[in-house]
Amino acid sequence: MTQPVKIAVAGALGRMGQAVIQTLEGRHDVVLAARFDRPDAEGDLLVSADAALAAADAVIDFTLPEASALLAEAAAARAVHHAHAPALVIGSTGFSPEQLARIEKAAQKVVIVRSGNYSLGVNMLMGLVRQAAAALPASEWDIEVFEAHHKRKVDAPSGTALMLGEAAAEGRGVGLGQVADRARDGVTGPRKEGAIGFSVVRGGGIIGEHSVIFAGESESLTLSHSAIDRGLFARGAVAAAAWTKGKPPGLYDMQDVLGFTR
Ligand SMILES: NC(=O)C1=CN([C@@H]2O[C@H](COP(=O)(O)OP(=O)(O)OC[C@H]3O[C@@H](n4cnc5c(N)ncnc54)[C@H](OP(=O)(O)O)[C@@H]3O)[C@@H](O)[C@H]2O)C=CC1
Ligand SMILES: O=C(O)C1=N[C@H](C(=O)O)C[C@H](O)C1
Repeated sequence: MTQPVKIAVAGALGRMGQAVIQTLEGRHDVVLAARFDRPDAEGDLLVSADAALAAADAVIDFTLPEASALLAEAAAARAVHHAHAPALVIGSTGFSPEQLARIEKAAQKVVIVRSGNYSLGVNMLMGLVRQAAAALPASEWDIEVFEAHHKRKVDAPSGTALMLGEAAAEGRGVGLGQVADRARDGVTGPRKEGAIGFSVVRGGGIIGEHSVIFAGESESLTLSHSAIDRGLFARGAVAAAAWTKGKPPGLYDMQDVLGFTR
């Protein structure tokens, strides 16, 4: 019989950590091996990050950008100094370019899957957005990315909105950094041709709403995704953790896990 994949959960006291733990209940292919949170956190059954890294085949991490970057470095150090280092499935969002570079470096030593959204629907949507952006000329079609989330979310735009913006920019053959318009207030002047705009709503318990609007003069096309419960992301992350088994070190994303071609 195949052994179940042993999973440690980082940020185990958080909304997503709890959703991942719930997803693991009653499964035979994957098993909860350890849970940890901030070093000073108090909670039943919590262990240290080191103990969790030692106990798991894969760590599912929905925490904060700096915590995820440090965890990736700790896993890479384990790969160098110990025979065993687990894979990481990173779901945190709001990374700085410097933090992303540290994760990329750690992925030379360990398997890391990182995605701003582990749902099937959003990963499908990325391909549709790329295709629409490639087909609709920037001189006639303006692209706007909209997202709405619950009032406790701390980063904006969401990781998903940025992924969708990147897919749109890729479709147009440009870098998102060159065309992103992330803040509008006051007398902004007319819209710049080719810009990809972002708008953000925060309120209540909204799980996650994303739309990419292609606005022409006489018609507009909107591609949207709604998350109905956050267990959705947890199930995707657990699928990603199971997928890591036997993979060589490297940086992967949910498109790789789903076998989508780009
Ligand atoms: N990729 C995806 O599909 C999804 C991504 N997310 C992202 O996941 C992240 C977490 O979201 P959510 O669960 O709602 O947030 P929460 O704040 O509910 O949970 C995060 C947890 O991580 C803990 N934490 C903070 N620092 C550390 C550390 N150094 N080591 C271990 N644990 C730590 C927090 O503790 P404390 O509260 O004390 O700070 C908290 O318990 C966000 O970045 C969010 O955007 C969310 C949903 C889906
Ligand atoms: O913080 C959240 O809740 C979510 N964060 C992710 C993001 O930033 O895109 C994914 C999802 O939309 C929920």
